[in-house]
Amino acid sequence: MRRTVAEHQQSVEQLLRQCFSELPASVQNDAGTPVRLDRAVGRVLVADLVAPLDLPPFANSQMDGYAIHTGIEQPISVDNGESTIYGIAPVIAAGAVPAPLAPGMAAPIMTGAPIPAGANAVVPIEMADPNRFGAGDTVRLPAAAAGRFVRAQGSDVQRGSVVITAGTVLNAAHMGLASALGLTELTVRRPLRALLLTTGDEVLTPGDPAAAQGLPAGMIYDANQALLRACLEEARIEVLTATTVRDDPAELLALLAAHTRPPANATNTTGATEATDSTGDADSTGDADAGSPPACDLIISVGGISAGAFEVVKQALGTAADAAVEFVSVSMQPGGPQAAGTFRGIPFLGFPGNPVSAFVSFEMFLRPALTALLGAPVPRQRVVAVLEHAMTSPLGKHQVRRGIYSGPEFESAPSVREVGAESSHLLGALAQANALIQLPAGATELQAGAKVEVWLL
Ligand SMILES: Nc1nc2c(c(=O)[nH]1)N[C@H]1C(S)=C(S)[C@@H](COP(=O)(O)OP(=O)(O)OC[C@H]3O[C@@H](n4cnc5c(N)ncnc54)[C@H](O)[C@@H]3O)O[C@H]1N2
Ligand code: MOO
Repeated sequence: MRRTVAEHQQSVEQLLRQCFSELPASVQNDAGTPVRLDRAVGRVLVADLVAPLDLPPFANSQMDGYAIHTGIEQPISVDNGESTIYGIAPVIAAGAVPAPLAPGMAAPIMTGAPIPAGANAVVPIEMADPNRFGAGDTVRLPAAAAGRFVRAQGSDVQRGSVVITAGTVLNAAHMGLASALGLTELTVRRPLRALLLTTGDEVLTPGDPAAAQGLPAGMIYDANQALLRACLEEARIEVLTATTVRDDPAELLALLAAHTRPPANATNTTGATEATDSTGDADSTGDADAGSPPACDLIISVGGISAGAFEVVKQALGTAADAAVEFVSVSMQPGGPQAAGTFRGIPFLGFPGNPVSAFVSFEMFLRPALTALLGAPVPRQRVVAVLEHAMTSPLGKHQVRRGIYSGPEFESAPSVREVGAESSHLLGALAQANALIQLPAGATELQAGAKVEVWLL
């Protein structure tokens, strides 16, 4: 079966939508699990977060200076309407509970310290005469508008307001905000759990004793397991197991069976809560059904799906009773051969084995589907850039070329240039790229200066 990129994107999203909604404790309807703030970055907030207090919680000073009350007659002296001499009240440090400010007095106040009752403005120390603390019994200060350098209670966040909306992918600023609001935990969706299978008799994991004397003839070191694990983990998918399978369909089926459960038992396979480990950390290690193989929500295989004599994924899943997997050809390069379907009701995606093809498959199909369904990971930024050189692309294929993007500088437009070439084994070039250049199926000849869509990595 032949598909366009858009058709396969829709098909993958639909597959995941259906499988996830059929899970007993649906990934999409997950009520969420509280996790400590230091574990929450990159996770998805389940429900709107309502501020339990105002920020700032009390009016405080924005500057080191003097707290005064403007606008009332000052008893000591107003010499020319532009400055006033005040008596000096006790110093107010951050963390103090200040006494009310008496009329005619100025209180030395530090940044963040509470504004005393009776004060309504702060004059920075640099504007005072003398311009250092502790230098006299009185101080001359210029006129200040009411409210100047006062951070009013609730001026940042108001108690009862929604500060982070449900579905937000949590970032560092959210952690700071939650902590400032006095929270120790946030309730987030449980992560998806994936089984990652890379394939090939020729593939050796670095460190394998078989390579103790150097890489044996005909063998290569694994790239895909490390690459896809990083893609998945960056998308906050927990990789339950990652393993390389020989080109042996029976071995692959046994592995899949060992990591999944027959559909009849599926009611126990999901909805695990995040257990608290021995360090007291809420983490995603729990499983509802101890003693059973851990439930996975997603199976990703890499390699073994094209036209060779030893296509282990195709041979194993093309006919297996527990599998319903389609092998399709997408009009895209790299990433043309694709597999999608289910194994024991669990969504199964088979990516092609060339490393760049596997990476592009993740970026084009799995990552956008996860974002659409779960709100995370954050989508790739898509921008228009000017090509720095001419490019050609085969008719009828959507090409995803690797590029180096240069953002707009001063008057110049954002631009992109290709790194490497179109072949999908060019991992070195992928490692230099910071962008994917999207050349649609109809774009065969592009001149330097042409505008192209670029996804920033
Ligand atoms: N006659 C045809 N041959 C091929 C076609 C085709 O349509 N007709 N498609 C080509 C395209 S496009 C791709 S992409 C690959 C996809 O093949 P598979 O998914 O079956 O992948 P493999 O054959 O297993 O491997 C392809 C390539 O990648 C290397 N590889 C595999 N695993 C790893 C790994 N873990 N780390 C590093 N490199 C890996 C493998 O050694 C092969 O060189 O098929 C084309 N052929
Ligand atoms: O389409 Mo394959 O995925 O080029 O290299």
